[in-house]
Amino acid sequence: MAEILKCDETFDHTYFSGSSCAFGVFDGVHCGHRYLLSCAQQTACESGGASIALTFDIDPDEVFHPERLKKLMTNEERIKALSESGVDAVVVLPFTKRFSASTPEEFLLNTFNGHAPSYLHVGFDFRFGARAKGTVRELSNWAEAAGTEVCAHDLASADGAPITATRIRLLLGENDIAEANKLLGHPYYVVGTVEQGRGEGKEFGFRTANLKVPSQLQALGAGVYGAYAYVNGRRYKAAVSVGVSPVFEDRTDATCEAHLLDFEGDLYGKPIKVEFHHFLRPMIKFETLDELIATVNGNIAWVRENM
Ligand SMILES: Cc1cc2nc3c(=O)[nH]c(=O)nc-3n(C[C@H](O)[C@H](O)[C@H](O)COP(=O)(O)O)c2cc1C
Ligand SMILES: Nc1ncnc2c1ncn2[C@@H]1O[C@H](COP(=O)(O)OP(=O)(O)OP(=O)(O)O)[C@@H](O)[C@H]1O
Repeated sequence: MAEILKCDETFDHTYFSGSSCAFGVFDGVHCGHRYLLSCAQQTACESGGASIALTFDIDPDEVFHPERLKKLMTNEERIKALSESGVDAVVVLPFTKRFSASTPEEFLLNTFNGHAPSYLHVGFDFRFGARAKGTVRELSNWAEAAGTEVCAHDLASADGAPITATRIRLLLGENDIAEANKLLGHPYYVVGTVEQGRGEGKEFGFRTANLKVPSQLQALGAGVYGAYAYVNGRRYKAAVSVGVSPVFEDRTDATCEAHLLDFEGDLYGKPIKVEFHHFLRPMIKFETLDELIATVNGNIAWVRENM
């Protein structure tokens, strides 16, 4: 696992000298991001410097577009995934208001502080600095004097289109978990603490662990999914409903209800990770409880047999 270094007052900027940096937010740490990170590893290997994932502590959209944010990961998960991607270090820039208001030139000056990397890898459409005014052109102007080689890459593609976090968010919103997982290169998941539900699931014959997913992480469209749930390091098959149950419309907050197969015990207050694999069906507004119970039992049986 790579070192995680915060680029604050205590950070030694000489760390950048001779390095190969891949620069971006990297929400999802998807296959396109992994391609860019592997390019940084490649030039680091050739030049003998360190390979670095250079990123921000928070997603800048949390500051600029909080209302439409549907992140693929929390910031902590994103930084951890970057640290496990094969690079030598993750350098985390604090995304303060002041920092974000700086011009592209100020941004580069403050970030590298006179110790520019040997290679800087970005996608050709990469933008940075105040109002995202900095492009590969500004980077290249700065890089010449700084002695950095800017490597602006074509975006890695799948099925004829670039792999981007935006594309993956759209797929998730349309319930296409299989395609989203393919582009992510890993299963989409959410992590949360189990909260008290209404306890009705027990009466219906299937207990459910209710997870509250913050709205900014609700990228997955409403529906029923085949999933794996991880509790205390153990994996369980799970049938999971995402979204508000239309039968119980007064409940507006439950965003993820997981029935773990063959699990006995109390989950309240425990952290669980739910990894989504198959879309089974949309949410249904059932006329009767019997219909709801029969359909959910059918979903549970499918998960038991097919996962
Ligand atoms: C696999 C699964 C599928 C579900 N599908 C639906 C559905 O289509 N429509 C609906 O209104 N509720 C659906 N539910 C929600 C149940 O109605 C809910 O789990 C039940 O009310 C128990 O809630 P409680 O745990 O808060 O007591 C589903 C739940 C699970 C676990
Ligand atoms: N498919 C890809 N192939 C190569 N590089 C990529 C790809 N997608 C993004 N990048 C680059 O990776 C870095 C991080 O990108 P960024 O976090 O903006 O990801 P993104 O997937 O394009 O997100 P969004 O869709 O939200 O804009 C940037 O330098 C970006 O240009």
